[in-house]
Amino acid sequence: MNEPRMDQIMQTGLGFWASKTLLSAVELELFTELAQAPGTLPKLRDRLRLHPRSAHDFLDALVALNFLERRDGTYYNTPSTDLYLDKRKPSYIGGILEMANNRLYQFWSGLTAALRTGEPQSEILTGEQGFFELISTDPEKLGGYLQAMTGLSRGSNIAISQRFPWSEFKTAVDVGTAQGDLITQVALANPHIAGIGFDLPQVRPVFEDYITGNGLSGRVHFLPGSFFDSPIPSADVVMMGHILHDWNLEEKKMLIRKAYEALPSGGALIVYESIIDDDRSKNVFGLLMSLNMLIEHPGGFDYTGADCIGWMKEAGFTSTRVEHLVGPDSMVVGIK
Ligand SMILES: C[S@@+](CC[C@H](N)C(=O)[O-])C[C@H]1O[C@@H](n2cnc3c(N)ncnc32)[C@H](O)[C@@H]1O
Repeated sequence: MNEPRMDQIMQTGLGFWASKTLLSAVELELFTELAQAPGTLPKLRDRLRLHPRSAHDFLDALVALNFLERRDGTYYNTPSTDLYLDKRKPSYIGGILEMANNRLYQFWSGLTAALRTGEPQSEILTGEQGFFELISTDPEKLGGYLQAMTGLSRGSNIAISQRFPWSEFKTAVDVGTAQGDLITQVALANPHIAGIGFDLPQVRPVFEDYITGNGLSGRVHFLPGSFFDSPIPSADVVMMGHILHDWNLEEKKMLIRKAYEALPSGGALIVYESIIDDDRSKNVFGLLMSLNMLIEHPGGFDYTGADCIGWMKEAGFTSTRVEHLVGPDSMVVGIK
């Protein structure tokens, strides 16, 4: 039997202190500033316009949290914050943290209400439109959201581009492509693949900028549409990253059915996100992501590999497998 301990209870219970400290550092663009030039406390106070009262505590807390280094009174980024949180580098993943800071941090304060009512606590609570329609009417919010998705998905996108047997296939469609990082990574790592990014029409300019920036405009194209109103475009491989968890069970099954219809015999469906372990006891991120779906969307929830395999078999897929990608993410592959 484990000895009773209070440290983990306190660490998690007050975990929002550390979380908000990092989110504010991203909001203040501290890591971008330090990538330009390391700085002392008085210099950083000026550069970031911080009140003197707690600037010292703020910076040293980030040192203690291992997000900054301090040598002889000068603050530096760590190798990780320099690579991933400097806005001027293409490796920047802070978009997801910006989104967490601007939206999720406040919405999660409604978790208890959501658990009691089953109702989302996002913009949907006050607005008339669903989340995707809402962000689609605000180009700035939409651009930020799509970039945030790239930050969340980049590691798994690269893993899929390298580990899936792409030599057996010629074409791929990325359903709900957002900025298009998954189809971009697949096309960059596999020059024989031609690809389509499928998403709502408003996403086109953000997608096309990204594809052009990656030199892929000859091989990767955008197809506008809603997967509720139109069929999924046909291709040898259909990919869905962070799509199924947004929707309720009937909608999930409908999307898998449409993917099945879009594939030739022998074609593959790749579903990926933070797939929960079958025992529902280990993938903390996946389980919390499912609570995040409660906060965000009316019917969304995350699911186990076994759940997804069950839905794929029901749709007609013959062979299925779950493969770990990176961190909390896995992909479920179904072959028609
Ligand atoms: C959670 S994001 C996932 C983005 C990306 N696949 C990834 O994993 O990073 C969901 C995406 O689905 C798109 N989407 C939402 N509703 C859609 C619909 N009805 N038809 C097509 N795409 C839709 C959104 O615009 C957004 O790009």
